[in-house]
Amino acid sequence: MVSTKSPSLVSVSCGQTLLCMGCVAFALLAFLLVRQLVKQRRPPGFPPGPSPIPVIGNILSLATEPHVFLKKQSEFHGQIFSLDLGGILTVVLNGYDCIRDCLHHHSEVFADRPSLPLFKKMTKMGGLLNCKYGKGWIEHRKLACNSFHYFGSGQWLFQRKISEECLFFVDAIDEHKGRPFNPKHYVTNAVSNITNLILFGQRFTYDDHNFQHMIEIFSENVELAVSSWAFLYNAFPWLEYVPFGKHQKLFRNAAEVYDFLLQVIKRFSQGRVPHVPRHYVDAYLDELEQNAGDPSSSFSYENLIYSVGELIIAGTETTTNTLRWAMLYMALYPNIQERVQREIDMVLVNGRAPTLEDKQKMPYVEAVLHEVLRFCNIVPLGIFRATSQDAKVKGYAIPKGTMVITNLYSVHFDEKYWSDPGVFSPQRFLDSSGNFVRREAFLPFSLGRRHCLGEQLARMEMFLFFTTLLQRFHLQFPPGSVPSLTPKLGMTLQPKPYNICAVRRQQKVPCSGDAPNHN
Ligand code: HEM
Repeated sequence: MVSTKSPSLVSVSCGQTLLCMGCVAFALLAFLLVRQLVKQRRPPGFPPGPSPIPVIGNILSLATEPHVFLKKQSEFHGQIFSLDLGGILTVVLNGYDCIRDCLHHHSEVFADRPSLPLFKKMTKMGGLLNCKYGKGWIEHRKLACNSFHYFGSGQWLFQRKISEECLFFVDAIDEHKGRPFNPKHYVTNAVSNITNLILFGQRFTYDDHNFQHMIEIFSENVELAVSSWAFLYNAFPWLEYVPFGKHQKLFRNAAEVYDFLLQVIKRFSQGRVPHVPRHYVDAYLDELEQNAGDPSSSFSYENLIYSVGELIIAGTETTTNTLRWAMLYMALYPNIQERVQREIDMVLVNGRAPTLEDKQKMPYVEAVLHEVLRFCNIVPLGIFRATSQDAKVKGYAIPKGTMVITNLYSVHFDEKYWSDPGVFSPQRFLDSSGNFVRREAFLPFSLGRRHCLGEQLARMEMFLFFTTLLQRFHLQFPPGSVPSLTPKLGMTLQPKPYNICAVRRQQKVPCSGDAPNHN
């Protein structure tokens, strides 16, 4: 077919089409830009804060040591100030007085979680830890608390089970015969097994590669969830359609984790007898069945998977990192380690295994663990909160649904409450007679309605694992190596991987025959 139009006419109409398309694209871009700039405007009465860059706001300021940056900003803008995370207006709370006032006195106001696109995509704002404040959260929190009591700390057998895990743990470490090794793998496994006992009634052996892989990619997500990529995704959720980038890794990891958890839940619910729960999963399935006819019930298979995943990771990342920091600081300060061991040897006569009753008699061990929690700031920015209603706090107007960051690091380094906060000194938790003293500005588990659900369990684990370890071993770095003290950043602060030597002490300690075979 021959075109009836002359070539010059064809090129004119082509040019017009291109011009039109260009105008539409330009108008669309201009519209998106104006909409973004409007979203970035602070509403009247909102707390002040650092000036944002157009479009991306203050996102890039959070790329390195965000807790330190935010504390510094509070010196200019006050204890409550605001940030713009690419159109997501955020309030940052700093210092003990301010955080206590907001989370304790306005507990309900600050009890929500932000509806961030990332959380919506990962858990649909269900489960427990990321759940919106309301009926679903109340139902899931109550069930988890009851299960932690019935299958955990409220059961007399439970302490024995933790002690058994302690022996698996020290026996596995003993296999290195004082040679350098990275303790991360053993600590992670041992700690997560305590949560596993409550959730599934079973532990996983230290050579269960599938379980280890699941924990590894889950921890990777904990790190990625506060990366600049994650903030960019929250600000511009259409990035989902960009096929590369760390947000895609997050989604892939999450899908793999949920798949694994589904298989584990199926396996451990086999042989279940309704109303005779053996563990959290059984208790959840009971609730699910009892509420089957109630359309307002939040219990579902999906929420079961989310809540199991959240409990595993919330319990594992935090307690593991605390113990890894504690081991590192014991090797770094041999004089503190020696004093810990003197106290252990004095209380645990003839090398008997520690029990929770011994805690009262070991003020120095308690002081060391508290100082590790303060100094190392395991969850430096808490877990992001949101306002559940319009609020008026310290003269500022904060609308419902505003994202809130609680800078827990600024509590533990608050000069009003701590002298030389940058110095590691367990002594600050002791009085002049050597008795343990509680300190007010100490919030590693946060405060208010959403405070950590596993605090009691974490305290049990930390005490028993730490004393069992230091009772049996002297910790030291391999000759000529001192690991970095700069933390690896993420939702939690963890030490960079390091090697340590655990040299058996000349002490009479329980032998491995006291525990069933491990692995
Ligand atoms: C040293 C150990 C631990 C530390 C430092 C820690 C710290 C925290 C912090 C700071 C929060 C945020 C609370 C908030 O929103 O303000 C939290 C929440 C939470 N923690 Fe822990 N945690 C630890 C151990 C555990 C353990 C062992 C478990 C359970 C096995 C656990 C389960 C949870 C859950 C489920 C939440 C969310 C609570 C909710 O949203 O209602 N944590 N934790």
